[in-house]
Amino acid sequence: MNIETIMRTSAVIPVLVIDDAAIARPLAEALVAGGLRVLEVTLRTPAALDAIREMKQVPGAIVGAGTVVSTDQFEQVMDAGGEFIVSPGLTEGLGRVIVDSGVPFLPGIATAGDIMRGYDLGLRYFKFFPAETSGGLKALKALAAPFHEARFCPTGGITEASAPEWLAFEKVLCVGGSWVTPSGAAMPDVEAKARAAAGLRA
Ligand SMILES: O=C(O)C(=O)C[C@H](O)[C@H](O)COP(=O)(O)O
Repeated sequence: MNIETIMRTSAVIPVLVIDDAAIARPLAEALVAGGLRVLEVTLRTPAALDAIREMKQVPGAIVGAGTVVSTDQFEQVMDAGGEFIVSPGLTEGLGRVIVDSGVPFLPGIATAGDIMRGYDLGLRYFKFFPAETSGGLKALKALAAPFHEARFCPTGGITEASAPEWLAFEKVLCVGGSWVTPSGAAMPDVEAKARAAAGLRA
């Protein structure tokens, strides 16, 4: 599976911060049942790698890691069975290691220089991060104009209310966000939010 296929799988990639690996499997089941199959587990918590292992057991789930900022973390995610990598930014060193591995990679960009660094590495798919505070949709449209092959997953500050506007831009293949899994939400609520999110792209 390549990163374009992953980005086109669902309109929304839920960005997950998991404190307890015991909830990972039921959470993934709720998200997949609601129609969101692509799951980004951020490496922000000690439970994240175990959460990836748990979520991989759920049929239909495509489980990757977010917040990957070092080659050590990349290797840990590979050991845990992660299927794609999301980073908040793009460095040549880490980018080269991931590109050479062939693992689907979605690095963060916020400037033309970032995108050019990605082009140098052969990348064409990027996370626009942090989307709202980097100037929002207006900024992304201006930034995307010189890079006709680039496609994006805006993330950061996007809500259920603002997502449709982002998704209407043809260079946006999906959006990322944490709104689908508010902390403490019951699983039926997560499933309902996932279903609403999955239906955002016409
Ligand atoms: O951890 C990372 O690597 C990140 O990239 C951060 C997340 O993408 C944002 O935290 C999205 O969160 P919301 O703005 O709450 O939707």
